[in-house]
Amino acid sequence: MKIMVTGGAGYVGGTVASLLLSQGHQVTVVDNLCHARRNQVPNGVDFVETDIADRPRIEALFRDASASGQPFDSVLHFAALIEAGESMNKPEIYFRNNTASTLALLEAILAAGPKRIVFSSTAAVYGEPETVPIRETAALRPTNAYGESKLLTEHILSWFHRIHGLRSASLRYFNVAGAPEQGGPGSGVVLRGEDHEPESHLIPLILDVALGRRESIKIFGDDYPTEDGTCVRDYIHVADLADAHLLALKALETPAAAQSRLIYNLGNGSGFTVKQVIDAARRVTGHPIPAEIHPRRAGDPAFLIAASDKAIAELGWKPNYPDIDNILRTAWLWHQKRYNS
Ligand SMILES: NC(=O)c1ccc[n+]([C@@H]2O[C@H](COP(=O)([O-])OP(=O)(O)OC[C@H]3O[C@@H](n4cnc5c(N)ncnc54)[C@H](O)[C@@H]3O)[C@@H](O)[C@H]2O)c1
Ligand SMILES: O=c1ccn([C@@H]2O[C@H](COP(=O)(O)OP(=O)(O)O[C@H]3O[C@H](CO)[C@@H](O)[C@H](O)[C@H]3O)[C@@H](O)[C@H]2O)c(=O)[nH]1
Repeated sequence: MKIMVTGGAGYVGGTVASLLLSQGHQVTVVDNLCHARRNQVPNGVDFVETDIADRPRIEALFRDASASGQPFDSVLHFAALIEAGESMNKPEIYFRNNTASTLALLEAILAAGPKRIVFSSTAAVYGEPETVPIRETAALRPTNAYGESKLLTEHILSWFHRIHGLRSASLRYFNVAGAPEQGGPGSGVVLRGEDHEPESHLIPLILDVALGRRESIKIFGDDYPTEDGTCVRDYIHVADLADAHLLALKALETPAAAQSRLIYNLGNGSGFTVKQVIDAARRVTGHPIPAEIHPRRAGDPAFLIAASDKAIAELGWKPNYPDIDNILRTAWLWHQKRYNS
């Protein structure tokens, strides 16, 4: 297949683009490099440096591909701003970049592109859940502007499916972590890991402390109604997430995808507090990792834990990294390779 990957210079998009290439697909990465570096674009893809909101440019890519007899089969849409905390200080850039710019991309798709899209949605669309694990049918009440910007996009996709027949799969990822291993789980040779520009995510920041790049990790709030007072998240390995994208692409070809939009949670179904993640990193790295308690970060729900039974049953998805220590092991291997070589 010929696939457009927006945000393919980023952590998750880059991992999925590499997997697609390894399976013989043709990949065009569209990224404006607002949160990535040029050297993070996977080798072997066609790279177009542009904003997804540049509708004429994106439409031209679709039209040129069709004219050359090799039209795009689908779009995997990862490009977004991704920090829940930042979105509570600057909501406008989240609605602009994640919602309005995605609308421009979708308009280009309707005008000239393939009628199939896999959308990177998020657990943040749920907000604070009434019960965990969270099913896809749970109430959608985001507690941060980032989650709302993604939920609005899901609503647009629903209307475009209903009115224009645009097939879409919304994959609601929980907290993505780890580095893919070349040769499969346990091989120990890691490819690109979690590396955001700038870094704000818990696991790479903890590993920075273990490497001596930071003095301590800040814990944002220890007064949540959880077992140790810190926020609970469900961590999913990026390689397992990448597998789910290939399965979603297949599912978009089935009659079910013509009937209704596909929506799947992707997580491991186990929650870990921030303190438990730090403890796991201490076990994996052998470093004491000093931690300091700071005030809560605005917009953080206390609990996010996925029920992913639907993806397992309907897509045939099978996560290979259910264990947090194993996820951290791959993250740690990559983090050392990234900064020590
Ligand atoms: N990392 C997670 O834990 C997580 C969890 C849930 C959902 N997601 C979603 O997954 C997707 C990928 O996340 P990631 O962790 O790889 O983030 P990332 O920041 O590494 O990658 C995002 C990429 O999109 C690009 N980009 C942003 N806006 C753009 C625009 N307007 N035009 C073109 N390119 C643009 C950035 O330059 C970057 O390369 C995002 O949509 C995010 O919301 C991530
Ligand atoms: O220095 C830090 C960084 C984070 N945290 C906490 O650690 C948890 C995880 O935070 P982080 O790694 O920033 O991820 P989330 O804010 O949970 O968001 C991630 O996971 C969401 C899905 O659950 C996605 O939608 C987002 O894109 C992705 O950034 C949260 O409770 C944070 O408050 C800290 O205590 N200290």
